[in-house]
Amino acid sequence: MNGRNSPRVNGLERIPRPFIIGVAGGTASGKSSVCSKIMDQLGQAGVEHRQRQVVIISQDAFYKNLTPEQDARAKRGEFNFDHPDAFDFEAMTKALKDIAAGKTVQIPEYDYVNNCRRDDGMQVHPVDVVLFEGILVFYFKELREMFHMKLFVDTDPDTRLSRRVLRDIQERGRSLEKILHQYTSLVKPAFEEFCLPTKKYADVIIPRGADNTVAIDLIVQHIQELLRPTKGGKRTRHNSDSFVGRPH
Ligand SMILES: Nc1ncnc2c1ncn2[C@@H]1O[C@H](COP(=O)(O)OP(=O)(O)O)[C@@H](O)[C@H]1O
Ligand SMILES: O=c1ccn([C@@H]2O[C@H](COP(=O)(O)O)[C@@H](O)[C@H]2O)c(=O)[nH]1
Repeated sequence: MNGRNSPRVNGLERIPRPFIIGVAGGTASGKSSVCSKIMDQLGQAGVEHRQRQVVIISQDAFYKNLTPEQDARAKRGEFNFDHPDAFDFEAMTKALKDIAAGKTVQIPEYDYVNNCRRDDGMQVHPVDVVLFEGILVFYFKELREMFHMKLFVDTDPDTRLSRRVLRDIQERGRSLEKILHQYTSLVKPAFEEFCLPTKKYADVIIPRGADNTVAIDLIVQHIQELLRPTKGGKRTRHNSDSFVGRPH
């Protein structure tokens, strides 16, 4: 656990709100699926969107806009979306800083079919827990240091490739040929150069992603324990307590 941003009160760490969790891992490792499971298990399934106390933000919302020449390359599967330079680091850091400061923030939505940000997006209101997921969320030092917990989803590369092929054909409008060309020439080398080395920053490594229910249960228990309401500066330990949706 990274306690750098958590001053101690009465011998206990004061737990920051929002509690910001970084979730890294290779493409199609299951980052989004793990985040959804954590969100569900924190009691947020079925809660109306605007009332939720847990939010999932994707790093992909912060891809830079492409020039016409880059866009043409992207359509041929020849633009490197897996290189750190593809992301708008300043916008990403500012958004997370504003969220950490309790501001309401507009997060763009990314359109994978057209390789660009969409006009619509989501408003993130003050919440208890932020799950910030993406292939390179641990790569940028300033961003990495804003996370109170860091998870790395570690799924076998063959499994990831087969899931990516299916997903990109079904959801992202790609052809098998272009997916494989992009994967072998850009995605895989960038994973090895930029993403995999960031695994060392993780507090918890989750083998097999969303299939690893034991790891997810333990992480959820830990978050619930950390975020239980305080009494007189001391955290209470009632098993039935749940933190989400409570005024604080
Ligand atoms: N445990 C799993 N078993 C089967 N399919 C999965 C599993 N986890 C994820 N997937 C599928 O693989 C694809 C990528 O998963 P996702 O969670 O979006 O990964 P990431 O966010 O890391 O790209 C999605 O189509 C998802 O439905
Ligand atoms: O326009 C785009 C933007 C991104 N990609 C690929 O997406 C993955 C990151 O998303 P995951 O959900 O983590 O898989 C990255 O590997 C990019 O190559 C894209 O192909 N086109």
